[in-house]
Amino acid sequence: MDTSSFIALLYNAALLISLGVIYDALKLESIKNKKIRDLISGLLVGMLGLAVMNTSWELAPGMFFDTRWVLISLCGLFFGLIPTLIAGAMMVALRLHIGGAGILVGSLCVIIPGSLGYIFAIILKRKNLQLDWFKLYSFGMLIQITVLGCMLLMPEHLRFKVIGAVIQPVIFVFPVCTMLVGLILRRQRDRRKSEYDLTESQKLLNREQSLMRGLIGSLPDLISFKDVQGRYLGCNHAFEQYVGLTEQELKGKMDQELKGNFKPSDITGLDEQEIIASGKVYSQDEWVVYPDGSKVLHETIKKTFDGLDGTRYGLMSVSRDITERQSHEDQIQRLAFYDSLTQLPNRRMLQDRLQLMVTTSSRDERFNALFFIDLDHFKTLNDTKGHNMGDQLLIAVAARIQDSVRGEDIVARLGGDEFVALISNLGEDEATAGHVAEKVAEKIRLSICQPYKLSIKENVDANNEMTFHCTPSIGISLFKSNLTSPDEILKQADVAMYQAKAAGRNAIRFFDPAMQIALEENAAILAELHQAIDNGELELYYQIQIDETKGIQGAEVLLRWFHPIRGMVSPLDFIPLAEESGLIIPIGRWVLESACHQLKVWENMPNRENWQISVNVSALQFKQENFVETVQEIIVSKNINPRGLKLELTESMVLENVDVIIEKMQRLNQLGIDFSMDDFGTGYSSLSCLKRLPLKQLKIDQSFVRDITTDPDDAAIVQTIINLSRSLNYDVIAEGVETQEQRQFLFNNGCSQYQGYLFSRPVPITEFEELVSSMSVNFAPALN
Ligand SMILES: Nc1nc2c(ncn2[C@@H]2O[C@H](COP(=O)(O)O[C@H]3[C@@H](O)[C@H](n4cnc5c(=O)[nH]c(N)nc54)O[C@@H]3COP(=O)(O)O)[C@@H](O)[C@H]2O)c(=O)[nH]1
Repeated sequence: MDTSSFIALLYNAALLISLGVIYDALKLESIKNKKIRDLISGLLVGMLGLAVMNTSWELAPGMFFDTRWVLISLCGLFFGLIPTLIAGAMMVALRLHIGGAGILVGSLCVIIPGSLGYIFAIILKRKNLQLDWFKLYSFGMLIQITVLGCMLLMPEHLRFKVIGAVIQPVIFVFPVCTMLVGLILRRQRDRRKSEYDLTESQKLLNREQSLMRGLIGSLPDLISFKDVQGRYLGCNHAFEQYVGLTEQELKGKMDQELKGNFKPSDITGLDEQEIIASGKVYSQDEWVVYPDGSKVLHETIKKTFDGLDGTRYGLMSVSRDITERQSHEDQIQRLAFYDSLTQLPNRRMLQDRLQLMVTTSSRDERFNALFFIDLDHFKTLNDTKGHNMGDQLLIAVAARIQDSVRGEDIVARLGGDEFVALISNLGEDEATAGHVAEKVAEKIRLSICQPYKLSIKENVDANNEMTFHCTPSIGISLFKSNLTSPDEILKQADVAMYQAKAAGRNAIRFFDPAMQIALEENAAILAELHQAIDNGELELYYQIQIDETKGIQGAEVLLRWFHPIRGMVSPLDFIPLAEESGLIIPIGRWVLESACHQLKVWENMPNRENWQISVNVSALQFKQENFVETVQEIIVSKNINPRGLKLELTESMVLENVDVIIEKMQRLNQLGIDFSMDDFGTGYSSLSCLKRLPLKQLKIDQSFVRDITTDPDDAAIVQTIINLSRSLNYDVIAEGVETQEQRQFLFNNGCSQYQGYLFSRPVPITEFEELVSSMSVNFAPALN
């Protein structure tokens, strides 16, 4: 190789190396449009190729040797298809233009290496292989061998001369050259890629940061960040408002420096240092005061935040206003577990506590007591004075029971006038526990018995307050182990309460199994009563009603139940049960139908057309919305004269919803039906109310008649009732007349109508007919 050839090759090598430098300097990677980037890259490589080919070594006429295949193969390897095609086309065009003997080989030495470079790049990409120095060297060697192969296509006389002249640089220098230039290009490519990745990540980071800031900023929660020393690093808008400082003003400050206009958290700096040290998440609910003075319940969560390398950067704090949520939760809790009138725990809460007590007491062997407290005659107060006063009484009673027990005892309201007190830890000895329980119950009883001042809101004319007296009946169940279930304990105390009622009310009783048996008996009676009408076990008895001057007036029908096993069951035993269960509705209808049936019979008999049958109507029956229609329907179906029907109501029935009751009575009155006020004198009816009722008759209760001749008080009451009925223009009848003396007294005082054993007990209709026949049709007065 002569000097000029050597210089030409050096020049070639310099051009090759300049490829990397120029490409890098032009920053072609920054061109976004790939087509333009490929075009420029192709032109750049193409021009370098032309420069390389212009400084070639002429081996023989028309035979040029340079580094074009090194350049184009690297172009294929690094720059892709389009730049390789452009550069390749430019180089081939030049070679064709130069012409000479090496025109074919010179062109192939561009086309084949360029293609191999591109194919090599695809293989590397597909196999995900790194382009290291060895692969580059091997690639260079492959290109050189291919080029030597192409040289075999030269004219025979030149072939070996040329190969012999170039084989040394081709085999030893060019692969190394390919490797070195390739390494430069790879390094630049890798650096560009890292720069690109970095820029992209930076953009992504910026985007995410602004998203996060936007998000955190718009959150209503108070969010702040501190470094590990406790200095604020930043906060959101809500926190700015809370502390009254902008984020910029806050940055670098510590809690102590915040002018005392707020207290960010009950978690002190010391605690925060602990959180930072432990790295644990800290959460607590706390009341905080806002700068405007409002108190807000915060749910605060504090958590450390660390760098990717694990370095602790600081503490972030998120506080959420949960005042409303807490108040809803409290409200739900109150509604679910507390009685809205008295604010005492309700039945559900009591059952929970009782269950807990039963489970714990089984472990510690101590006795507890459950008091079932029921107010005596509460219904009467409610019915006569209205619900408002009833409610006032219940609230006052609740407070008194609560005041009579210890703080750890539980007082609950089950509903209506039923209260329960759960007294715990009464000791391990049953007798002592019983004694203590009785003392507590007595304290409650005495406290409830104290007079109450209830305000009369409805009546503006009257004194605004009324003194009311009330007594309780208290049943006690002692328990200590989970052998007895909560339901059983409640039931036992309930039974004991009934015992207290049975003992005359205003009393305390401990649970007695005998009482429970009686209650179970009642339940059995009720179950059988359901079948009584269908089984034909009910019968009406008739008790004659007589007028001293006018003779027989008719009869009161009184119900009897003939049970196949129990025999005759007294209405006193089954009517209250029927009323409680609602069974009185079908039974009452049956009584009315039977009475009307008998009236029809009497209508067709001589001298009985004016007789009336008095029928007892229970409160529940009369309250039925369709009661008037029911009576009318029976009258029509039995085809009777309604004048024969007299309905007996009690005082307590007419005192509730007076206007509705009067309206109902008037409608029945218009049908021709009369009303008698039963058990008169035992209720609370006021004169003003009584005057408004469309009554035909007052019936003096037998309790006053019984001692009428011996008890001046009863005598006075009876005289007053008779005078009252006269002044109100009502008839008056006395029931329970058993002796001639009673009859005489009544007659002397102006009451000439009677009902009682003196004339007849209630009897079946056949006996009643015999009785009537045995009496004179025009009843002869027996008085002398
Ligand atoms: N809603 C309905 N209630 C009814 C019906 N039938 C009866 N009853 C009510 O049951 C209660 C008890 O009734 P009873 O045992 O029949 O007692 C009545 C009479 O037998 C009794 N009486 C009558 N005269 C005398 C007497 O001279 N001495 C005496 N010791 N007792 C006597 O009094 C009861 C009269 O009841 P009343 O006139 O209704 O107050 C009772 O409350 C009945 O109302 C029914 O069909 N429906």
